[in-house]
Amino acid sequence: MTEQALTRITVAGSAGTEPYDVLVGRQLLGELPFLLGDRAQRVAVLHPEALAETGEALRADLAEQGYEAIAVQVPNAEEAKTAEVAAYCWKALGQTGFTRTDAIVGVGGGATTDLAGFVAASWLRGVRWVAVPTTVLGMVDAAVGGKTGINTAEGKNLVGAFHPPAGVLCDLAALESLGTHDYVGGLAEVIKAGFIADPAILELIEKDPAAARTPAGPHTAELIERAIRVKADVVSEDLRESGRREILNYGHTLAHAIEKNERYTWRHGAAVAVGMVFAAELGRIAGRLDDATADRHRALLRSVGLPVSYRGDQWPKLLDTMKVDKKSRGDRLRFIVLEGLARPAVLESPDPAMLLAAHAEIAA
Ligand SMILES: NC(=O)c1ccc[n+]([C@@H]2O[C@H](COP(=O)([O-])OP(=O)(O)OC[C@H]3O[C@@H](n4cnc5c(N)ncnc54)[C@H](O)[C@@H]3O)[C@@H](O)[C@H]2O)c1
Ligand SMILES: O=C(O)C(=O)C[C@@H](O)[C@H](O)[C@H](O)COP(=O)(O)O
Ligand SMILES: [Zn+2]
Repeated sequence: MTEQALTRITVAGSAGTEPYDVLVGRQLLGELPFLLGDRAQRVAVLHPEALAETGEALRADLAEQGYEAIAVQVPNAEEAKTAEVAAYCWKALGQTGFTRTDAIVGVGGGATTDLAGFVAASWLRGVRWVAVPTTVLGMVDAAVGGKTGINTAEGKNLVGAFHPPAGVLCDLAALESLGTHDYVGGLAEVIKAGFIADPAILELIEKDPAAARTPAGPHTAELIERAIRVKADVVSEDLRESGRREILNYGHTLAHAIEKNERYTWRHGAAVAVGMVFAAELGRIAGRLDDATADRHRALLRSVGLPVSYRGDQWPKLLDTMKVDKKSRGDRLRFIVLEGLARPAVLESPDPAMLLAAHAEIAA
């Protein structure tokens, strides 16, 4: 029998939190009891509707191992990131008698792990949790780094907590059931990691964009691992986003406004793709970024099938929403831009005319 390759990427403890590992490979669920800790008696498996079978199989497996295990099904995608769904989960924990030594497992895409982490952060002011991401985006970004949260009517991720998981299990086999649209959406965050920190990612995708669109591509594991390393490196240094972590928000100021404007019918990754083109244009217009690197954004994102434009008649609404972005300080809008490949920087209070000009470049 050939041994399955297993990659272990450690996220260092920061701001008083424990270090933890992100495992990338196949058939990793054997690691779960170790990650749940030796004091957990009850385990809640939070999963989306789309993964009802996976959630139930995981629950049954944990029950066989002696845990009092419950499966808590939540809506698919962004519909799960609401106060109502969080309250539904708290009720399930309360009715099962969850104590501070019990644990939560979030299995699903980024929306599910954001919710599961938030429920873990808020229940009894914080219980242990393990992330089992099942989308590219979840593996390379959402499940790593301890940003957990839900949306409110006013915007994306406005309520949440920094609450790192005890471990992250990325089983590459899970990606085989993911639709192309969702698979490709995750590539936006992979490409983001390439532009802000690891240009080798961009070269791997440029070599064969069609192959990058499927889990069977020759570089799938390498792309995922490289993007995880970028994220792990940044959050190891700055868990609470008091500085360097802001670079992970590249493209997100506009992206979150588009998601809200579309009532979350756009996937996060698609919005981030448009947001990165906007940020690249803003960098170019501000005299910070060279033409070739700015143009490379559009070419690369387009080559894998991600959107690079958005309807042009929504600018006033988008601008209004961007004002509540977490990087804003008072009335000052702040954007992450590039000053070259892998050279992210903050652009403070850009002139409204610059914003409008960058918007014109993405307006459909
Ligand atoms: N916390 C963070 O640091 C962070 C980072 C990036 C993104 N996010 C958040 O992640 C979310 C986006 O995550 P996403 O792109 O994974 O989307 P998602 O969680 O909305 O999942 C997309 C769809 O795929 C389904 N699905 C998940 N895994 C599947 C599988 N293996 N097979 C078939 N269907 C599957 C889901 O149920 C959902 O319907 C956004 O809410 C975004 O804000 C958070
Ligand atoms: O981990 C981070 O920090 C990021 O900014 C990663 C982003 O990809 C992610 O979408 C995150 O949820 C955005 O956070 P927010 O603080 O802007 O809501
Ligand atoms: Zn993101």
